[in-house]
Amino acid sequence: MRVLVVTAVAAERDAVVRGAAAAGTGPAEEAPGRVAELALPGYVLHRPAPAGPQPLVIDVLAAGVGPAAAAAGTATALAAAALSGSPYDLAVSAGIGGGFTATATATAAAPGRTAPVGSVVVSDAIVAADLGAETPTGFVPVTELGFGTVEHRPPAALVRAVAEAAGAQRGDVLTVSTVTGSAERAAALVAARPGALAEAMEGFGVAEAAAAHGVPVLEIRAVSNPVGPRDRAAWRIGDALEALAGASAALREALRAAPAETWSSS
Ligand SMILES: O=C(O)c1cccc(C(=O)CC[C@H]2O[C@@H](n3cnc4c(=O)[nH]cnc43)[C@H](O)[C@@H]2O)c1
Repeated sequence: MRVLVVTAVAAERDAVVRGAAAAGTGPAEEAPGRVAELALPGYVLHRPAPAGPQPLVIDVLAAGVGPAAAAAGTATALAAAALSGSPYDLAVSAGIGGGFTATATATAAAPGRTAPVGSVVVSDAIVAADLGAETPTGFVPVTELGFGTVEHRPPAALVRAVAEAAGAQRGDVLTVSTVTGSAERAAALVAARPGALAEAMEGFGVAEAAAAHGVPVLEIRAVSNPVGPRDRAAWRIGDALEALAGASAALREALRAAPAETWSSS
């Protein structure tokens, strides 16, 4: 199986590589730290040594911050792989993100479901939360304007397997182009999408590129900060990167235990 993991920045990529290389038993553990760097036009893929009897190749790409950068990098890697005759079986958007807190979810259908700093969320749905138009009566998503899509759904069986392996919650992960900076905006996002547990800036870009290539998609977010009023002192980026490495090890184990045939149609 061949998996493309797309992060925004190098620190996230390195955490994913560290986790993916450390999982399970096999050649990667016999040669820890062996990471190949593969050049693509405009990008570099990092590939920890494949391990196990049925090789699982995990390529990790730091494509930049925001949905457009994520889509460009993902599309480039997916196209290069397809043209080389070894297409990817799965694309994963992975990184740190904001977690919705009790304040934001107080008005939600399932109040109390929150994503604390240091926890991990695996996406039930990858949602473009601000793709649409402001109107006198409020925000209208592009789908209601007659365009495109605002949501991609990962295979449910894969979501369950990865969340269980990672000790993560399952929930909707919102993609925003502007980091939320107020309690009011956080509450509005959860009111519009009651299943939301986390927000970040790349998932929908990865998902759009994956959909164009007919490749299943997943998003994994390790929570570095609460979504809401800006408070840089509350960020725990180091803790979130450690959680991301742990989730990447779990991803690798889950994929070894559940090959694509078991989840690709779920
Ligand atoms: O300046 C701020 O107040 C601020 C607050 C949170 C995050 C940022 C970033 O610029 C990080 C962007 C980067 O990290 C992901 N990320 C992490 N936390 C969040 C968040 O709460 N909302 C959206 N994105 C977040 C994101 O995917 C980017 O890759 C600045």
